[in-house]
Amino acid sequence: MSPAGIRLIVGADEAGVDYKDQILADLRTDPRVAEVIDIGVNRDDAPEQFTKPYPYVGIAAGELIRDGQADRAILFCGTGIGVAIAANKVDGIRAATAHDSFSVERSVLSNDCQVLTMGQRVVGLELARRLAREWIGYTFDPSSASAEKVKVLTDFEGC
Ligand SMILES: O=C[C@H](O)[C@H](O)COP(=O)(O)O
Repeated sequence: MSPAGIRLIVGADEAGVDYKDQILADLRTDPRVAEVIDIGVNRDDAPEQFTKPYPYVGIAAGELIRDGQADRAILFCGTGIGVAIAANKVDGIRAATAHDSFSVERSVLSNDCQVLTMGQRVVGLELARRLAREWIGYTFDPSSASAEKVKVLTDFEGC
């Protein structure tokens, strides 16, 4: 994370765009956030862009984090599952779908996830907004007992 604050990505497919736009607005006024990159989709996109399948969104977010352009991402699709699967295809990326407070906490403190995903068709908007706020407040402790478990993943991937 940048010392000046967290650098975040938000993204969604067509099924998650409304939640993505609300979270984007929330993050832009959050003092813990240094920068937010909106990777789309957006309602004013051309139709072929707006209906882009969810794997493109998840992979793009994962690649930006892998390449150091951002610290973490919050992604949406209908269920949150598709964008999580896609982001997890990028080496070094740990993405989790979570719709409850405990899982949101553990996704960082246990798993050092850089990507949180949620489903617009699954969770209410106000809960999604709360969970996003909570999630960016957690930081993984590399000296915790969870670190050696995460290391099994990074060793497997060689990154
Ligand atoms: O995981 C997939 C997402 O929920 C996506 O937004 C919807 O995909 P579908 O149209 O294949 O159900």
